[in-house]
Amino acid sequence: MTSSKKIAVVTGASSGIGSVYADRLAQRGYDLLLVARRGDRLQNLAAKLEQTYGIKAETRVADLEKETDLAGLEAVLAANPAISLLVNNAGIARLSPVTEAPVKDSLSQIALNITALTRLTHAVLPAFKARNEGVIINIASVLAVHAFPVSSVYSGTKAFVLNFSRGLQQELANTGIRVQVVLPAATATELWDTAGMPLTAFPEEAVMTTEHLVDAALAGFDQGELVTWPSLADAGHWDRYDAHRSDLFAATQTGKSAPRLAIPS
Ligand SMILES: NC(=O)C1=CN([C@@H]2O[C@H](COP(=O)(O)OP(=O)(O)OC[C@H]3O[C@@H](n4cnc5c(N)ncnc54)[C@H](OP(=O)(O)O)[C@@H]3O)[C@@H](O)[C@H]2O)C=CC1
Ligand SMILES: CC(=O)[C@H](N)C(=O)O
Repeated sequence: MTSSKKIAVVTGASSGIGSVYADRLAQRGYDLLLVARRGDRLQNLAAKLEQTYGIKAETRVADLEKETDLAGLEAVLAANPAISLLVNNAGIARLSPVTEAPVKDSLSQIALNITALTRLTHAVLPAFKARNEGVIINIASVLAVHAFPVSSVYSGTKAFVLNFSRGLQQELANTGIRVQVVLPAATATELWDTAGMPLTAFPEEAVMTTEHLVDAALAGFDQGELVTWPSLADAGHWDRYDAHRSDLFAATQTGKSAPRLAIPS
């Protein structure tokens, strides 16, 4: 893709949250590289966004669980200096007790939610560092900090996204590269068609629309938030949680057994 403008890459742009990110980033003037498996959907969206916003949108069909497709996309991201923003959005949920789920479901979630996100981040970072500029938006989930009996693996993958992003933010703190992690609660998307539990399991008032979700996440980005909880009214919840987490970590640095665990002599 040749472009005089900045290019935003959105993985999982063929539906749900990713398709709204594509729309909003096009509205902000970015050219786009849209990635997913369903090429027809990507092409329809690209054509619509080109017409609506006068930007250039290319598509790339890729199954990010597959080595050849992932390696191909890594090469594209590493080679194109116009790429300045990556939304690591593609993800799946397979909500089921581990004892009842085939191991391939666990591995699929790990491959897409963790491995692909990590590799694509590695792919863009050298050029971002060389230019001292770039944006990475990682889509985690409120389940990054909460596990249900059916979400062991999914919650684990999203906890990875949160901690990976938090570490990167510290690593890149003195650079021009920004990493935002977004933690959506239940959002009305096709994810629920294959998640193993229906969206109707949530009370209607607990479910966000994709438009509200992405607009709130981008408002958080514009306000300089590094960790954005789009549905959380009181941001102080996160500040208190994070301060407590930090205190907990510091309190573990004692070098000796906790008195309650000490073996009586
Ligand atoms: N919906 C919700 O309640 C919440 C969602 N999230 C997260 O939001 C992100 C987006 O999900 P959401 O919009 O809800 O779900 P959707 O199912 O609507 O979108 C998922 C996107 O990922 C793509 N995708 C799935 N598998 C692959 C694959 N193997 N290779 C490449 N692309 C793939 C899909 O496209 P295609 O099938 O064409 O490949 C689709 O574009 C995910 O990371 C999810 O975990 C977080 C919290 C809540
Ligand atoms: C699937 C999700 O990540 C969602 N945040 C949920 O609340 O279940």
